[in-house]
Amino acid sequence: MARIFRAVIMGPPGSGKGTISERIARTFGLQHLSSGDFLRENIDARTEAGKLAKTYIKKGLLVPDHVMTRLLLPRLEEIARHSWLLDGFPRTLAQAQVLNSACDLDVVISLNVPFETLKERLRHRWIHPASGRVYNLVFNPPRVKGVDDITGEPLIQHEDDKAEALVARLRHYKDVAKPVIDLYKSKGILHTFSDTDTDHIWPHISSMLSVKITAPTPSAQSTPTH
Ligand SMILES: Nc1ncnc2c1ncn2[C@@H]1O[C@H](COP(=O)(O)OP(=O)(O)OP(=O)(O)O)[C@@H](O)[C@H]1O
Ligand SMILES: Nc1nc2c(ncn2[C@@H]2O[C@H](COP(=O)(O)OP(=O)(O)O)[C@@H](O)[C@H]2O)c(=O)[nH]1
Repeated sequence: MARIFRAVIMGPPGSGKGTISERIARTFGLQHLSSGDFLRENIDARTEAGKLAKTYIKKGLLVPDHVMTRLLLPRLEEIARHSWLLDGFPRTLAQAQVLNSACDLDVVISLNVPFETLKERLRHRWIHPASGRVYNLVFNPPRVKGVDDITGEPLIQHEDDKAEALVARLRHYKDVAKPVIDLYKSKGILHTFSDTDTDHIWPHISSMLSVKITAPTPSAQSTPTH
């Protein structure tokens, strides 16, 4: 039986987490769980956690750790028999610690993209709010300007994707993510990829995952063969 593989992808806003997650899910069959999309589903379904989360997101704040973990951990249990990739969670050290006590991660991918590139990308980011599909007017434009390829519904731009808000968002990301990155570094599972282009980063991520996903489990490796 194929073993279960668990991965996390981290990176500042606009670093390509959504774009790369989609490629990983398609190439390696991992289930992609985006915290932002999952929150939006809960908001749309008017669940208790969704209603609570909305009050924070509206103000541009992070959703409190206990709300996030209460929401995400049961979802991870539901897909426990499947290999998965988490995008957007954990975001804080407290979330990482809770995740740590729930499961062992195989790999953490950290995307390192220069600030000027992030700014430029987010300026051109358009979203289909219902599905979370992401477009970029330069990199992957919709077939018809301003509308989603699949549903034909209008695309929107996030308020906080505007350049003025981005400096603060990025600084906040760095402060909050640093201890999480340090934790994964100390566990020896952090893989950092630095470039200005997703298409340059992707082959490196793809070959790293090809090796890791087909590798025997650490316990199997240490089992004597004779
Ligand atoms: N792990 C998390 N912890 C706390 N809040 C979260 C978490 N994940 C998502 N959120 C909340 O949901 C909102 C939307 O998340 P989402 O990841 O879609 O977009 P984002 O924060 O703009 O980042 P990015 O541009 O990197 O995708 C966030 O701004 C935040 O308020
Ligand atoms: N120009 C350019 N845009 C990209 C590249 N990779 C992703 N994008 C776009 O940049 C924006 C941010 O990417 P996204 O995957 O949403 O990043 P996330 O915020 O980390 O999830 C989106 O509009 C993407 O389509 C790239 O290599 N070059």
